[in-house]
Amino acid sequence: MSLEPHPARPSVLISAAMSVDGHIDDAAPERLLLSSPEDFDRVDALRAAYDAILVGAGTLRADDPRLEVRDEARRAARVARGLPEHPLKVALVGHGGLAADLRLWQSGGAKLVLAPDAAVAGLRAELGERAEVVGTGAGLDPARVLDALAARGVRRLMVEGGGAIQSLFLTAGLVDEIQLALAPFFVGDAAAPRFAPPVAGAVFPQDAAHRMTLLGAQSLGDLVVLRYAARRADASRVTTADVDRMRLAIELSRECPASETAYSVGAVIVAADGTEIACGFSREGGDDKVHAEESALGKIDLTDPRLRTATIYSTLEPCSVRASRPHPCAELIRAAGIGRVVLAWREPALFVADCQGVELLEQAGATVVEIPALAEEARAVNAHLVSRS
Ligand SMILES: Nc1nc(O)c(N)c(N[C@@H]2O[C@H](COP(=O)(O)O)[C@@H](O)[C@H]2O)n1
Repeated sequence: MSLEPHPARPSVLISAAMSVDGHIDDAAPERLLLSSPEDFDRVDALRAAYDAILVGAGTLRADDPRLEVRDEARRAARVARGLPEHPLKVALVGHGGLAADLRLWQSGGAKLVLAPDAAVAGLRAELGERAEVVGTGAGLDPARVLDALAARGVRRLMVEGGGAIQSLFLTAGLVDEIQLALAPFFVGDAAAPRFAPPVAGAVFPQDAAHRMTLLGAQSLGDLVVLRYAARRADASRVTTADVDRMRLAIELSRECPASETAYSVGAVIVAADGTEIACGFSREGGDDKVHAEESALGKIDLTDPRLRTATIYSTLEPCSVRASRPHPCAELIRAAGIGRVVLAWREPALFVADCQGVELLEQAGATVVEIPALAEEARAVNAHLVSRS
């Protein structure tokens, strides 16, 4: 079991052009040109500065892009910097059925297709040598996509579309910057695809209460290019939902069989969409050694892709050393891939002199958030022990 941090996820730029009525294409089969020649050149310069360019299957089929750096001097400059001529070309697809004559396959540079695990074998058979195919777990979790790219050395990712892919990364709070070219015309068709369309059950962290920061506005002929710092979901902030879930964990801690030698702790693991994955409490199920976090983690499928973006709520700081088990809870949490830990109460020096659970988790790359306002409630469940410390 390792506490190594995961390689840093790449920074993410969404680059798009839209009409003044918010469409990124029209409903006709041919590609609608929104950008001007000057703007296409700006995008080419951007491509040359990135390690990878990503599009979804819809864009691949509708626009049939090559995803190349077109300008020869820019390609030469990349090579002089020790980079491949073109950034890695990445397609995010839900299933197979990618035409063999797509221009992407005929163009230069390495290609990577990311798809749910269930589609990988079929895509490998379909694509052969045209592209490497890698699984992203049960679905298309954008955090796992970034982890897969980070593992291939990608530090800067440019997402070119389409709308569903824009929304996928934006609502996950994984976008650093948006560059949006505004084309001076209307599409005027409700059937035409729009920029970052709504996604059922997902919210954009860049809402009216959390406005993005304007980084610049550039006139390019009759277009204007807007640059915004997109708001990443702030994992270190305590939300109302965090408080509700910690209260649930405190309720669970009241279920613990009484003990004079161990704390009563409750834990809940929650997916990014708010779904509860598992919960547990100390000494659950007649095991007088099991910890709350350990019990909850023991109920999950460790291949569940939701774990990467899940939060574990524990009423007490996860333990850093154990006498009765080989792995402390801080280690089990990171081994499960959970990156956000919310706790109510730091462990006092009663059973161990200096619990290092928070430090261990942070060293391993997790975001640890405390809710001091609930510490007293979590502690009160253990009042019979704490009065001794
Ligand atoms: N986080 C947490 N949950 C529980 O349910 C607990 N009982 C504890 N206790 C702490 O875990 C460490 C020792 O574990 P062992 O008794 O050796 O298995 C120590 O830090 C206890 O205070 N923690």
